[in-house]
Amino acid sequence: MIGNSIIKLNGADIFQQKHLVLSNVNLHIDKGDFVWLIGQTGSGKSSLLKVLYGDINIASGTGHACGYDLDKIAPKDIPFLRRKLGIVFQDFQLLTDRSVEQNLHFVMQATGWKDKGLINERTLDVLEKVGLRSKLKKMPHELSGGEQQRVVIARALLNDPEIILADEPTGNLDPDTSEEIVMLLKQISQQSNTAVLIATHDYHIIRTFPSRIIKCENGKVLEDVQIA
Ligand SMILES: Nc1ncnc2c1ncn2[C@@H]1O[C@H](COP(=O)(O)OP(=O)(O)OP(=O)(O)O)[C@@H](O)[C@H]1O
Repeated sequence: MIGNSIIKLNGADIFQQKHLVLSNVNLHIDKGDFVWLIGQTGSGKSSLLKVLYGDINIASGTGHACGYDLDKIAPKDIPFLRRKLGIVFQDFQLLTDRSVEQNLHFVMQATGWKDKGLINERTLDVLEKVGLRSKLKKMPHELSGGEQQRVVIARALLNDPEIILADEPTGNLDPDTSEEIVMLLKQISQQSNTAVLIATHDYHIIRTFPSRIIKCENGKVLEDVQIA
């Protein structure tokens, strides 16, 4: 990380296969920033997020995320980059045959946590942050959609990420629950100084939580746009 900078792209070209999706992308996100990412279907929001979590490479230009060089990152380093990112998607992607606790432990074991006491402590800690400490032993199907999304956020917090990347995190939720989820992400950004980048089509929620907006449009990323 350079100073407060968590994400920095300079002149980055982003391809999906042979198709240039976004060109000459310049983007910076600092510690604790709360940023909306908008743009029509197919404009490149998910592609941009994929670059940030090392799923696709940038073809030219430079990029840094959480101290890693995105233009030169070695495949063996990608799991380490991902530990510094909390990833939250629209479809909750919890393991449906495991309890809340087991879902969290699964990720911790996969990311190198060994000490049982610390694992249990951290599990309760992140569930407390999302208001679900009492749901430790529940199975995903015993939770509402909003609660499942909170578990996903808890899971994203396990390794104390520098930034949370959320792709349509409220896409499957009703308006009130959507507001609760965004409120939670906002609190996390304020209390833990974790940056948050949320891709959404939901302008209502953006108006409810006004913040910086970046937009994918016509193959470019526009920084600091306004919505009507
Ligand atoms: N795996 C892929 N292979 C080839 N092209 C792809 C692939 N994934 C996406 N694309 C193309 O890249 C462009 C950008 O897609 P992307 O998913 O980034 O858009 P988006 O803004 O996230 O859309 P949405 O809001 O619908 O999720 C689209 O033209 C899409 O068809």
